[in-house]
Amino acid sequence: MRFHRQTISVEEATRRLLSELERQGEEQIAIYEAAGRILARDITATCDLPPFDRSPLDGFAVRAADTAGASADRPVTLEVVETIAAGEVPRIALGPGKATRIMTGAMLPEGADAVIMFEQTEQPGQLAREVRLKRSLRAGENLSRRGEEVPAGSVVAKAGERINPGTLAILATFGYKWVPVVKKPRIGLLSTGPELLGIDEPLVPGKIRNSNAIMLAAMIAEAGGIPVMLEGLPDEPAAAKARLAACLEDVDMLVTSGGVSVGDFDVIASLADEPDVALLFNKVAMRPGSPTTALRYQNKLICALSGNPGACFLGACLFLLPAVRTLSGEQTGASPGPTIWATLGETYDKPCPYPRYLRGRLTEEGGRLYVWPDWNHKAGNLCTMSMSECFAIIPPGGRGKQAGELVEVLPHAMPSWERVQV
Ligand SMILES: Nc1nc2c(c(=O)[nH]1)N[C@H]1C(S)=C(S)[C@@H](COP(=O)(O)OP(=O)(O)OC[C@H]3O[C@@H](n4cnc5c(N)ncnc54)[C@H](O)[C@@H]3O)O[C@H]1N2
Ligand code: MOO
Ligand SMILES: [Mg+2]
Repeated sequence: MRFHRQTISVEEATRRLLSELERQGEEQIAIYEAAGRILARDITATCDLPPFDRSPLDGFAVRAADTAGASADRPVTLEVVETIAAGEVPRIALGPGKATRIMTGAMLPEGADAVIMFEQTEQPGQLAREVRLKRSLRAGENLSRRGEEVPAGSVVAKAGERINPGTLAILATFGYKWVPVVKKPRIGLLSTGPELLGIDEPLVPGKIRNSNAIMLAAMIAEAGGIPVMLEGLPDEPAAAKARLAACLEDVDMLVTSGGVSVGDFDVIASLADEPDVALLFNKVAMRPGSPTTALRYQNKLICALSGNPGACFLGACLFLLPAVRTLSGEQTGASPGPTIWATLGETYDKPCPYPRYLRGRLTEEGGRLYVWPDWNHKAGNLCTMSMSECFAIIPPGGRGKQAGELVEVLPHAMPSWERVQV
């Protein structure tokens, strides 16, 4: 299994991986903690919105019929019967020839069917028993009718939506102090390789500091999971397997980095031959990261990413994040994100038997979107990762792509995706 691997497409690998996963259960949390969480149920409007007929302006509530023929030259005079601030309930129903001084958001008095703004009356600043209107109104003009935005009972946010500031406003409007959300999945993180040092350890010959773990932890947290840092995977296969089994007990899914290729000490790769471990895949048609692997063990998923930082990052974008979002119940979870098309800024002519995902940046010029791949395309290259906002996907085959050709692009960083959508 280690050397003879069956290559499958990114799409097939994603399908195999996600079909292993189910949404987590739900919990109730206070609205103050809910930003960024995933709704576990549809949210319905608990009242009409607006909940009462109200004025959208500071002005006078009137009966439109009384205003017929009013103009600046021939204003119509109405008697002002009361003043209503937002939050008050009007006491007096409007009869013919009457008006109510009313503020924005205040409840309309019975009988009123139009509102005129202060500026369209004479002496708008003056509190008086009478008001002179400088124009006529149609029935229904300048009113917010009860339920016109949302009738009670309608679905205002759907299960699977990520709660954003707008969702919080909806939840608050309808009185949801407690919000049903999907429990965050706990994602265990294990790095493999005796060459790895902790961040604060001094460098010694042959060793490097572990950069994948903290990168993956941040990606997991951003996708809505709880990263659980685990340590100590031995490189002896039986001991490694026992350690994995222990780690799996405490998490909903495990992510590893490194050890998936064909090296003598690539300990994750050796698991594929174990009778009680199910191999989902161990070779994906993509560069970098073709040895990316997924296994099911102890009824849990192990998403085994390549150790090379660039390959690890791509594998996380393509497989880990959709997996975390699927566990979190996020509606859009199953895909790494929508792709767009952009013009390649510079030629990339290195042939590759698999689609090649080049990290890059996007620019816009004259209404056209350009993608600029990184200057160094080695899989292990990590220093341009922080500046990358997308992957340009170079299709497999002979000649790569020339500058000026259209290529498919997978944005992976939110800011750029928001930017290119406008
Ligand atoms: N004979 C072959 N050798 C390799 C092949 C192949 O097909 N035949 N594939 C190459 C490709 S492509 C990749 S990608 C790597 C995959 O390697 P592994 O996933 O097994 O990862 P490691 O061997 O553990 O490490 C690779 C590289 O990355 C560094 N690394 C590992 N973990 C971390 C970490 N947490 N933080 C930072 N850097 C890390 C590690 O030191 C190595 O330099 O295999 C090729 N070989
Ligand atoms: O798959 Mo590897 O990351 O190309 O070097
Ligand atoms: Mg290796």
